[in-house]
Amino acid sequence: MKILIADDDPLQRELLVGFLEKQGYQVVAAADGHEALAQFQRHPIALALLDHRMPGLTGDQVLAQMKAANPLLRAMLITAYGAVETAVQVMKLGADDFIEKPVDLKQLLGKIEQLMQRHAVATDVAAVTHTVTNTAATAPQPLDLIGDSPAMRETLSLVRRLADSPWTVLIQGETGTGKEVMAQLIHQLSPVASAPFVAVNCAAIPDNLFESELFGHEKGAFTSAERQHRGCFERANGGTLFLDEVGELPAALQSKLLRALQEKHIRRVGSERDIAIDVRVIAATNRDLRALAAAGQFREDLFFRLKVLDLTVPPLRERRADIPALIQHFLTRDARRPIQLAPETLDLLVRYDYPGNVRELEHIIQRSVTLARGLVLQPHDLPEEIRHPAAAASTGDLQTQLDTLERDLLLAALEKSEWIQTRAAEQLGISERVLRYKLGKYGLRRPAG
Ligand SMILES: Nc1ncnc2c1ncn2[C@@H]1O[C@H](COP(=O)(O)OP(=O)(O)OP(=O)(O)O)[C@@H](O)[C@H]1O
Repeated sequence: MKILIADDDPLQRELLVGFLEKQGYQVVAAADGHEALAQFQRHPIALALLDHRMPGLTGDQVLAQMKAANPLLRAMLITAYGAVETAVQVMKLGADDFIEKPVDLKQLLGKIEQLMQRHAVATDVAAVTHTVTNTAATAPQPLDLIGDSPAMRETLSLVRRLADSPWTVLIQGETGTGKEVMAQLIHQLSPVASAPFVAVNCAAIPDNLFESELFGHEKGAFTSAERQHRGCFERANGGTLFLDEVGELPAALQSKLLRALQEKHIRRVGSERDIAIDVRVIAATNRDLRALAAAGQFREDLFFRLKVLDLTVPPLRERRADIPALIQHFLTRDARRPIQLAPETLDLLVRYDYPGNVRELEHIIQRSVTLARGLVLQPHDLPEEIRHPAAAASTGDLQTQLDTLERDLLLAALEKSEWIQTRAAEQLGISERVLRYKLGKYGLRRPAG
């Protein structure tokens, strides 16, 4: 795969071509928009580096045509210094990034390496999806997955190997590490990529709707069942069902899920008829499911049935090398204006431990960008816990503090309701099942006597 450079300034063009060839890239050049399109048709292009202002067709016109022909193409615009509004506009058109003139070659190389790596992952996904869906009307969309650290490379290599088989996969990892993103990638790389991917968060379904949500119901099966409903299993038929937070499934449903997986059929609530299903199940949890099984809170046979194959997504603090690329990704994805980072800001962000992992980083960037006063993020634009991690650490990390608070609230509600669980659950506004689960989690028991 090659890099295309389109620039009408011969000096700059030659400089960029020479520089990138020296870095080992294969490069093709064009002197204007029309030639750029001709080169694009002639060569396999992974990344287009387009001057925004060219005679004839401008960079953004060329970009729009190329992206329409190949959505997997990565593109970067070269803009005039300070042309902030133009840059924002071209990013809306689908450019992944931009760089200002005069081009800083070191910065350019960093951006190119990142985009080429994203292109490699996206093409990997698309290569497989193409073979299965080459009759589909729409081109596959790239999955934005950042990660070039050794830990992520290992994870991605395992994902590629897992994807081919039909077995259930159990994805484990702390909250926000990207378990759902991995499940989507497994699906996209699998032979059933053109079939549906249905995701359901088991922690978010009210107790009384669980069975109907998973298996569906017939009209009139219960009071509010005004019409027939197809459950997640049926909707995912032929494809992949992603059961997030599987550790939260109530015991009765665990047995039904196990039966569905073993017998490969389900029955809608209120129906007498079995429906055959052919679904690959991927489950995820941020709990220690083995420990839950050992403690009798999760069916052991279901645990083993789910973890035929398993994948652990490493926490972000164990792959800090990915942090700069993730930041860049979130900045360019959400930017309404082109924001950059002061070196000290990046330094603080790379050092922080992220108990909430990639999701926390994503929120920190969104928040800081919204509140930032200038176009360069300074340390004072970052939240307190990142600027002064030692102060936050002295009272425990965010998760520990939240756990302590939750435990105290549970204890207070239980004492107030004289340890009658129904009453305590009602007072806390949670179901009894969730209350029992939390009592187990914090080892809370009614005091003897
Ligand atoms: N490698 C990655 N590249 C880009 N974005 C990522 C990556 N990993 C995670 N994200 C983003 O981080 C957020 C959290 O990811 P995701 O929902 O997959 O995590 P999770 O482990 O399933 O979380 P939870 O345990 O809370 O269910 C999402 O917005 C996702 O797009």
